[in-house]
Amino acid sequence: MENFDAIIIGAGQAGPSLAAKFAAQGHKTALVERKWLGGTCVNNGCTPTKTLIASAKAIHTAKRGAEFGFNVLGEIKTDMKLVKKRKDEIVQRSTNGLQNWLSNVTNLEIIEGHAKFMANTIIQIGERKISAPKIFINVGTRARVPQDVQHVPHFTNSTIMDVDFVPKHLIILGGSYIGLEFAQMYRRFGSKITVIETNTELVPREDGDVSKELKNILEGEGIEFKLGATNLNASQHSKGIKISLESNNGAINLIGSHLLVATGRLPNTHDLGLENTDLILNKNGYIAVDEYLKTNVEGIWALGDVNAKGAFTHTAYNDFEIVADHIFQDSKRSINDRIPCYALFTDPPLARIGITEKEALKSNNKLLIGHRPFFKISRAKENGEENGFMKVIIDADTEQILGATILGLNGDEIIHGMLDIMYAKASYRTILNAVHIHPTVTELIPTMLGELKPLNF
Ligand SMILES: Cc1cc2nc3c(=O)[nH]c(=O)nc-3n(C[C@H](O)[C@H](O)[C@H](O)COP(=O)(O)OP(=O)(O)OC[C@H]3O[C@@H](n4cnc5c(N)ncnc54)[C@H](O)[C@@H]3O)c2cc1C
Ligand SMILES: NC(=O)c1ccc[n+]([C@@H]2O[C@H](COP(=O)([O-])OP(=O)(O)OC[C@H]3O[C@@H](n4cnc5c(N)ncnc54)[C@H](O)[C@@H]3O)[C@@H](O)[C@H]2O)c1
Repeated sequence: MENFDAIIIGAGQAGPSLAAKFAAQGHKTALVERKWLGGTCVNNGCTPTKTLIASAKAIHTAKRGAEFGFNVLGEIKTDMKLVKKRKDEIVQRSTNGLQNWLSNVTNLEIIEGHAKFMANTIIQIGERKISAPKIFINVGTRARVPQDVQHVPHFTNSTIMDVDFVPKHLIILGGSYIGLEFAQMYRRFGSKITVIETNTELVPREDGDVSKELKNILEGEGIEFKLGATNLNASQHSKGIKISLESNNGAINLIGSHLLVATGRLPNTHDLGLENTDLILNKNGYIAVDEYLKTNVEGIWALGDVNAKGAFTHTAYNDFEIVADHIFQDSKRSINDRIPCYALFTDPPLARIGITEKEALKSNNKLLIGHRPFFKISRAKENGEENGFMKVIIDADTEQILGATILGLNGDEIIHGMLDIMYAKASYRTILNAVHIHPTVTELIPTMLGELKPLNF
């Protein structure tokens, strides 16, 4: 048995920074990773998808040349091998950077292999057994593949990263964050796309007006949707995959060349040896934690997607900050201080902070709402990007912003102004009275805030 001061399992978005922090404080630290440094985000999540989306956007803009006053000589054709090469290089840069950084940290050992608990304080990696009084679980999630399609060839967010051709007709199961980013990207690369979603609306967690506007935008690019899908049946076909289903439009048979499954995630707790510990899981297999990310077992913490307190890179990294502050600075920072924020990186992006309108309507407080479509924003008109809208929900008594949505040009960046005001717990009037730069999308946020209407009174 080898003894360490701290063991971190998983080198995703929280693990490496936490490991480096422990090591920097002079603690003998082990960081165990079974596959790739950087985890999902760097290898088959955020970094590669946003890189592919950038290629897709460039191709799309080139195809709009005539609109902006230029001609492209010859056909605009995706070279998927080059698209993939660019993606691989950018991913490689990140993983190399991580490798260089971590391998030079004193007191830190990176152990390659699959970690399994043998007891609350003992971890096995192959033949090696290591122990520590402090163990941090950062093992993330993997794609959930429904039983209906397990028997037919399919891609997940991981395996689609190896694709270096443009599928003729890509059927995508799941019309939410992962499904829609891939749908638009592959449509722009040149695939025919059909998205199948069991819910009657896309991105079902969002407000109905958001789902509808996104559907309109994506249909405008030629993406087809089969919503309210039930009785799904999948089989192999000489031309690829055959899928039959019932949907809002009745019984449907589809034949696609390829299938991508984007129907949610499962926590990587199934093969972690948790049966040898006293750890409590919630009903979906995620590790139960308190507001400081402590599990029910003294000396074990769970960070990142595996604790179900967030499902994003920024929430995983914030978990690291909370735990590190707690252990090394005795701070009272907790996840209760965190305001929900995320973006869906379609074009235009959907940016969301705080609560949605449908969540707000459950409140008994007096609420105000502001709304502005992008076709009434000069910068959007000038850029030829008039799709979408922004809206904001405000508590009428405290004047604080409770939530906001921007589905439109640069929304993923612009929304942070409102997010920071929420963290400051300041009145929306701070933004209302501020002078912003013209011509920007941001300058219309005060205009929207000047036209608030009662939402529920
Ligand atoms: C397609 C896609 C796009 C995304 N885009 C975005 C985005 O744009 N923005 C955003 O904020 N989030 C995005 N996400 C979500 C983001 O990737 C995750 O929230 C984030 O990676 C979670 O980090 P984590 O540290 O919890 O886990 P992970 O990054 O999944 O890391 C977990 C690590 O643990 C390792 N591991 C697991 N089990 C063991 C074991 N037993 N032993 C040793 N090692 C183990 C894994 O190999 C992995 O490296 C996206 C996700 C996907 C799938
Ligand atoms: N931009 C980002 O930050 C970003 C991008 C992609 C993913 N992510 C992360 O990844 C997580 C998972 O994303 P996701 O889109 O896979 O999951 P999700 O849980 O958001 O959506 C899954 C969708 O699949 C549908 N579905 C479930 N079973 C189905 C079936 N059998 N047939 C058809 N549809 C079915 C659901 O109704 C749902 O709409 C997100 O919660 C997010 O945290 C983040």
